[in-house]
Amino acid sequence: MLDIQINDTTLRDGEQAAGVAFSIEEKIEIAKFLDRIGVQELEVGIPAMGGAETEAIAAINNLGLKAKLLGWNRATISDIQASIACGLKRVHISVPVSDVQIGLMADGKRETVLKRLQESIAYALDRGLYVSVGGADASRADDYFLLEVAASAEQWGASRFRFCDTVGILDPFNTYRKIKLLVKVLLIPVEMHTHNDLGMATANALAGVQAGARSLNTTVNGLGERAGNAALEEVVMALKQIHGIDLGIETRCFWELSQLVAIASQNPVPPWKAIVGSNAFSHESGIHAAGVLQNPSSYEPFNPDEVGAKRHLVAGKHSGRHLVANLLQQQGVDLAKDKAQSVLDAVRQRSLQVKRSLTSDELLNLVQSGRFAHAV
Ligand SMILES: CC(=O)SCCNC(=O)CCNC(=O)[C@H](O)C(C)(C)COP(=O)(O)OP(=O)(O)OC[C@H]1O[C@@H](n2cnc3c(N)ncnc32)[C@H](O)[C@@H]1OP(=O)(O)O
Ligand SMILES: O=C(O)CCC(=O)C(=O)O
Repeated sequence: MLDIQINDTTLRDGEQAAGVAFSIEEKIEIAKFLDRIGVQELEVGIPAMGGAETEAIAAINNLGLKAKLLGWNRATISDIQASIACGLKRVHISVPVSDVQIGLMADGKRETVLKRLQESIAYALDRGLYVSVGGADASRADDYFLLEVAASAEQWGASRFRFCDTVGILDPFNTYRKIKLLVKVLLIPVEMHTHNDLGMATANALAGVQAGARSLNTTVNGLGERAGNAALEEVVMALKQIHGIDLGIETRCFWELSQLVAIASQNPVPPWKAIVGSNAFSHESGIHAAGVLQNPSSYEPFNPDEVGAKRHLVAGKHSGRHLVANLLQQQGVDLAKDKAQSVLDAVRQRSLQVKRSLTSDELLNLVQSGRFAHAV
């Protein structure tokens, strides 16, 4: 098996989503859940924020979790001191690497970036910390400067380099090319941090793996800045389904985990969300449902059990006779063959009126009130 791991950042980049503020208890509960299902590393927050954030990080650090815990830092000594004060043994140090960000955060000087990075890595290493370095906005950086930062970080003692597609502008093809270059130059592992602004976060994370990246920064439900990050559940299931790579994470808990984060973040999961959306294993259309009734694999990529989800068959505007008959049969009603089309017409009409699929009670009432069927 390839040595690939997840470094989940729900508690850092996930919480940076506008409007999200986890309580200390919620942060602890999410950290425990991620640890319990076997996520190997957690980016638990930003110690430099102080207050409740440091309290939560210190509390998570005291839980004695199996997962490695990482704090996010700017390239400043005071940020690293804040991480140490939380008891963390691993620090992630971020530096801007694109000219647009260097202009805003480092006086427009690449030398300033390198100088701050060298000083903060040295400070952290002197205190016995594991150091990961992040190239913020790496996807828009000059390729040569990016390589210089990454190679310097390695030379100065960093143990991993994070490639950030900070504003989510890459596609899998150029991601692959950029990561291949980095992997060629570095001995330390490369981590992918991909944003979903163009809907490519998961695909780009996987392209990174193809090119040799060995760590993946994800968030539950894809929560995160703007359009979010690569979703933990998508990355893990895609690696498993497409590449046969099992990261040893208990995927049967994904649905429950997704609900936990949806509630804590007050960001409901869209029904169409891959893996954990309520429609991810729902079938209403006649042809699909008829297929699934005979063989679920006809219209499902894998069994919903694998991610702790349930299959739902519902009657609605697009349903057909096989599905409606099956749903009624489950309620003890045998649909007469010569009435099937009229029932279907009634289902469509009702579904159009209520603009959704029908509940099983609604379906039953419709049939019974219309005398389309007789009980078995
Ligand atoms: C791409 C990312 O996701 S990066 C992570 C972003 N996350 C967050 O911003 C959430 C947490 N942030 C915070 O709580 C606050 O912004 C703090 C505590 C970090 C800093 O707060 P403030 O001191 O009020 O500064 P503010 O947020 O307005 O500005 C950021 C400062 O950090 C500096 N900075 C930003 N990135 C870096 C870096 N990688 N290395 C060094 N300095 C940096 C900026 O230049 C600016 O410095 P200035 O005050 O000298 O102009
Ligand atoms: O870790 C870093 O360097 C920056 C991470 C980040 O959140 C981003 O670039 O989007």
